[in-house]
Amino acid sequence: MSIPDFTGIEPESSWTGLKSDEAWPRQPALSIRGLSKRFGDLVAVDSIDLDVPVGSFYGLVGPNGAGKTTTLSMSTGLMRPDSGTIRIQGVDVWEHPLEAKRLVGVLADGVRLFDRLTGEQLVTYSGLLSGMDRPTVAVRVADLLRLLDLEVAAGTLVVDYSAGMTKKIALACALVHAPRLLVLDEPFESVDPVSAANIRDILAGYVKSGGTVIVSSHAMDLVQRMCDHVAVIAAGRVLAAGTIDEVRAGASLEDRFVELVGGRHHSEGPEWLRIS
Ligand SMILES: Nc1ncnc2c1ncn2[C@@H]1O[C@H](COP(=O)(O)OP(=O)(O)OP(=O)(O)O)[C@@H](O)[C@H]1O
Repeated sequence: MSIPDFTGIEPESSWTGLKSDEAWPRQPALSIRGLSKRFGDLVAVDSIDLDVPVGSFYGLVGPNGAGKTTTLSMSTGLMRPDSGTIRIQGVDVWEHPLEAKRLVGVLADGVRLFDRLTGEQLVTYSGLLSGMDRPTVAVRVADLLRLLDLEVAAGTLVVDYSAGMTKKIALACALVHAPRLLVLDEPFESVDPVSAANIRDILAGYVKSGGTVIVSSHAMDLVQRMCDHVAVIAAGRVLAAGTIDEVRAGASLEDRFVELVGGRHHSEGPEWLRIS
């Protein structure tokens, strides 16, 4: 599939007025230091350090409740950390939130969309909010609806979308301003296999052009095939991080994950669940 212009990285930001070198010096796409978050007595994120290189396709994996969504929410300015710093291409997310948010496209898990708009209106609204002119937004919206197989549903209210369609329209909103960094929390959940393959192509083209993707997922084989880097998080801490080959150390990522995280029960289930 050919990747349209909206995924291309502009050499100069017309709306920040900064030349590329000034706007995006060679720093990690995302740099996290000492990041922590508590909910009451629960330490959800426990002093995490992580660097995501520019141009990487970075997987974030971990068991349920590991702290992935909390980490990504704090990293994209959606949730205030208790402590720690987060920089997107050198811009401190919590000191300069507007500047940082221009650099990032976010597909958040469980965040409500303006679902009384149609899909087309919602993506258009996202594009206009990021400061693009109407004709540019219109071209990008048409491209995204076509690429994500949402053309037929373009005029349907988002509240009437299926789970997978909602995921795809939220992804379109994250992509429309061609951000430098894409942070996608479980982007393939509920998405059909054909659409998932199309999305993977779009993301691969985006990374090839210099963009950076961070994706949280429970699908180990997908992360192993799709990503070039991975971090394994459990109980709010980073257990391993690096290139896929470094982290899996000769094993499959899934086996390495189980080894690092533990928790396999090796049980065939309770007696009362046996039918005969
Ligand atoms: N708003 C909140 N209030 C209280 N506890 C929370 C809140 N958000 C998350 N938690 C808790 O923080 C921990 C980390 O949750 P988080 O959603 O970050 O995990 P996760 O790795 O994304 O999990 P999953 O893979 O199941 O989506 C969990 O124990 C969760 O119950």
